[in-house]
Amino acid sequence: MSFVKLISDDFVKNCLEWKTLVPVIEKSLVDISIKNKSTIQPARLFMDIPDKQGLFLAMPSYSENDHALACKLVTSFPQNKSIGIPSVLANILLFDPITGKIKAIVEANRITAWRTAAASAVATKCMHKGSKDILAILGAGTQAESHALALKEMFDFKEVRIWNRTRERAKILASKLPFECTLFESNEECVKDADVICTATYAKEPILQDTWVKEGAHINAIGAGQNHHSELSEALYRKSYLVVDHMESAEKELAGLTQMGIDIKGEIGNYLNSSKTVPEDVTCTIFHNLGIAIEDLVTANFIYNKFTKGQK
Ligand SMILES: NC(=O)C1=CN([C@@H]2O[C@H](COP(=O)(O)OP(=O)(O)OC[C@H]3O[C@@H](n4cnc5c(N)ncnc54)[C@H](OP(=O)(O)O)[C@@H]3O)[C@@H](O)[C@H]2O)C=CC1
Ligand SMILES: O=C(O)C1=NCCCC1
Repeated sequence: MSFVKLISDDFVKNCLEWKTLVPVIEKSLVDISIKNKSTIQPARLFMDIPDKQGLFLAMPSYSENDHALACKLVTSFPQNKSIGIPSVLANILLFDPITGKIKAIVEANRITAWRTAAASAVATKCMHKGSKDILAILGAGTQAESHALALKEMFDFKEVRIWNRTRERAKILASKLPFECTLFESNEECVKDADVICTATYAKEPILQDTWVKEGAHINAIGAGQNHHSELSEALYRKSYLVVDHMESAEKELAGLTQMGIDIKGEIGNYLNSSKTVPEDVTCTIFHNLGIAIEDLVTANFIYNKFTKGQK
């Protein structure tokens, strides 16, 4: 008799390191941009739970190259933080791609935090050719932490700045990070002269205005409340060169932007494999990091292989 393997976040913790994860995520972003049947990822199911401001997402994907079939089920309940539970809770179900039989459930809170930050790191490397001295993070939750860690590790910023709505939480994040950070009272001051900015909040109104951002800066927009494009001002979108992780998902989840006439230039995978290039004269670049299923599949598959190897 065979049982479904349960792989805990603690096991995941011991497997993940940026230098191995980042290339795995980079490859998955390229694979998904090549539209053929060997990698399949439909736009995800995105269900609002209105009275709780919650979300329930189902994210299936298939990769022939990785010999993997997966579905992440993830919820996002911003009020959880007040009762000491993470806002974003995720599990990835892995299936045998030949028979469809379930083989593992991988706890994926950490995977979600890390694969998202790895994608932002990959996009930053690809889209931003300028200096990388100052990193500004808006937000101080789980995603803010993983983004600070990944981007500092990848680019060795001289200064890492944090602004958060609740300063106390920014202090807590700064005390957890293994490098010095500068805390800011004002989001405007925090992003001034920053080379790279990450927005990782549930803000429903813009927390980043076009006039605050220096020319040539790169922005990773991560926040995904019930409206995905609420962290950045409309004017900032209008003056920037906007790239996403997955066009089909963006057509649904960023419909508000396209309805305003804001053009999405392409998928990051197109730029990673040089089938497209970011023009040199752009004012700012934005990577809209929606978060995609194929990133979860490759990460969970990587963890699963380590887990089963350890059992032999
Ligand atoms: N793109 C992707 O793949 C993923 C995106 N996400 C999204 O990233 C965002 C952060 O998630 P996560 O870090 O896990 O969540 P956390 O709950 O850990 O952190 C939430 C952060 O958002 C801030 N915040 C909440 N409401 C507001 C507001 N109205 N204005 C300004 N700041 C606010 C909080 O500040 P305070 O401390 O003051 O409460 C805190 O800094 C969410 O939108 C989530 O949906 C998450 C996972 C994957
Ligand atoms: O990709 C994910 O995982 C998520 N995306 C947006 C909302 C929370 C989880």
